[in-house]
Amino acid sequence: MPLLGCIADDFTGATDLAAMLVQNGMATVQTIGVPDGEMPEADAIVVALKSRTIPAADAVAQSLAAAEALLAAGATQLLFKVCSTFDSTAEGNIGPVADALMKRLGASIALVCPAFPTNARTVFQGHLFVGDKLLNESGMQHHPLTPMTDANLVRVMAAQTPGGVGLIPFAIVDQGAAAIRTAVAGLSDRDRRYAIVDAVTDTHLMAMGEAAARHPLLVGGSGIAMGLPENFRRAGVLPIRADAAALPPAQGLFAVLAGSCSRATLAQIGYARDQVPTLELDALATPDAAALTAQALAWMEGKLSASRPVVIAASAPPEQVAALQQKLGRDVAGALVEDAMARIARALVAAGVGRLVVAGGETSGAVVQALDVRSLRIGPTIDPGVPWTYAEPGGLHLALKSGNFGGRDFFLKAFA
Ligand SMILES: Nc1ncnc2c1ncn2[C@@H]1O[C@H](COP(=O)(O)OP(=O)(O)O)[C@@H](O)[C@H]1O
Ligand SMILES: O=C(O)[C@@H](O)C(=O)COP(=O)(O)O
Repeated sequence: MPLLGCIADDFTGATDLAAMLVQNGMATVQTIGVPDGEMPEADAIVVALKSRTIPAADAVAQSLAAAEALLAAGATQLLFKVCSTFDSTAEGNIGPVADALMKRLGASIALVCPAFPTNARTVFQGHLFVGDKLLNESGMQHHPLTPMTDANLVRVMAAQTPGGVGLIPFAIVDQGAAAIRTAVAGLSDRDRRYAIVDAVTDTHLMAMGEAAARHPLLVGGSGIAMGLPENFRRAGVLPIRADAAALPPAQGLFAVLAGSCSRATLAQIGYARDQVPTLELDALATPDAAALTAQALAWMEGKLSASRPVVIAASAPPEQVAALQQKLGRDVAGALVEDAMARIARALVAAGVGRLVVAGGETSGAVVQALDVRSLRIGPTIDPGVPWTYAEPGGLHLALKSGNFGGRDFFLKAFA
């Protein structure tokens, strides 16, 4: 019976969260969507949705269905996993989904925090930083689907919900769990339904987790989960788990598929270009998924290996992304590239690829759905937030890399 039930708004985010929970001692399984049959046995279950950029009403319906299944399986607390860069559109979907989950749970207030200091995401005075840059100067202002042009999370969240949004600032968070609890009660008394919580260090995340022990719902990045396993251990319902990150051995050829246009992924492609066979598809010149797939298939002939990866990327810098979007519209452009990546993934697996890295959250969603993956067992972490996973059914080893995660050498390091 799961203690913690999680709903993730994309697939890379789900593996990021699952890795965080495993590292902190909870046996965790990630399911792709709500399972048809029984929920798997685990301390925590992460239901991965592809709901970050779909219409808000669909995101709400899918998230509520996931919540029902998790509650029916016995989950005592829910966590809505959103991006550490708070990726959302003008229509949502963080606010509408959080509102619906709050209503379902009868919750009066929820903590909201995307901070993940290990990956340089910090929140100070309600403002989200990526490294030393405000969110809206971090490259995220150019994101193809969810351009983030405001770093003030109180304002961003308030624009997505009729519920009042308050702030628990650094000065309080730094005093620890009791001070946070008092501040939450104060905000709740003033009819705030969400509290954006500052966090600059893991100590802040641990205090936030402790303060939220009795909260029915939390909303945040994987960092917000860091302190939760300790609550369950303290309550005597979670035994000490030995390392739960062992996977069956991997077999087969190596490949990387990149559909993320984030700065980190562009740098990783630049690094890989000089070291391993790298194909950079040009979706602007060939705006056709079948034709892009045919190009990739012809190129990979004779190049696949089990000693170094090949990299196939559709990723492009902001000007090129904008040009394709102008030609086709934002959603059609994204869907076209995702369709191509999904087809190429199927071809790679058919050609014997057994270890596949996918860069990009939406891209990973498209690939995982195309490969009919139902659940992922979480293995060792490659770089913070990105574990190897074992896909069932099928046994493919998959690493779903959030666009902005990983060092420059990630595409080689993953296979080292
Ligand atoms: N050259 C391109 N032009 C336009 N859109 C693109 C291009 N390459 C990829 N995309 C789209 O950009 C989106 C990137 O989102 P995602 O995969 O979630 O990456 P990230 O993890 O960086 O957010 C996807 O929908 C992908 O299909
Ligand atoms: O929290 C994060 O940053 C990640 O877990 C995540 O959700 C990233 O999404 P993508 O950048 O779209 O992969």
